[in-house]
Amino acid sequence: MQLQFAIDTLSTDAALELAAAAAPHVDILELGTPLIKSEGVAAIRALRAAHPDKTLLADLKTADAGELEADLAFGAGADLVTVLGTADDSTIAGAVKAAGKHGKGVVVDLIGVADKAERARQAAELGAVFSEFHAGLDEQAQDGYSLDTLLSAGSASGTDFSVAGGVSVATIAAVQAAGARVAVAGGAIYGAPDVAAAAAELKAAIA
Ligand SMILES: O=C(CO)[C@H](O)[C@H](O)COP(=O)(O)O
Repeated sequence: MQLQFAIDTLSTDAALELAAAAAPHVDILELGTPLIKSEGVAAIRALRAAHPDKTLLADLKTADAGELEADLAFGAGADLVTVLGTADDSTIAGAVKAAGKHGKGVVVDLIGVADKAERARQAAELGAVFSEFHAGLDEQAQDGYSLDTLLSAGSASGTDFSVAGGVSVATIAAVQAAGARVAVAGGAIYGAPDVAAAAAELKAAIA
């Protein structure tokens, strides 16, 4: 299983600092949605220049104009972009078309989707490389939130999937056991006093 670091910060400088510390321990560097909204695709160019050989995921969470938005991010150096599972099929297909043009890939983010397993199967048919079984920061803050629902839905989907929703050193082994292709961790890494050590600890837990 791969480890993806969600860099949810607001400035490119802070993102570069976090990426430099965590990169040796993670497989995918994710430019978080707030970073891209704050700094635009220039942040993708900056991360690409600093990490020429690393897989970069731009968490665009595209809801419309899939081909146009994906094309922008791939042109700036992203390897993967996210499109919302709640978007129309044509939006996912448009992003997949742009990915084909650049030799890159699309991840479908299932945040807010009721039947995540079924939408993941549809996303795979539309050409997504995998789907992200995701509970966002707002959902995580609700009483009774548990990662387990995401893990069972991912396993039941029969698709390639990632998991995001407060993944930590306490839960990452369960993510791996559920059969995920990628575990996504944001706060568990960028919120730690020692970013490099936190990333290394997560990686060691799935080695
Ligand atoms: O996309 C996101 C929020 O919409 C986050 O990047 C994702 O949830 C991972 O961060 P964390 O591990 O802190 O939940």
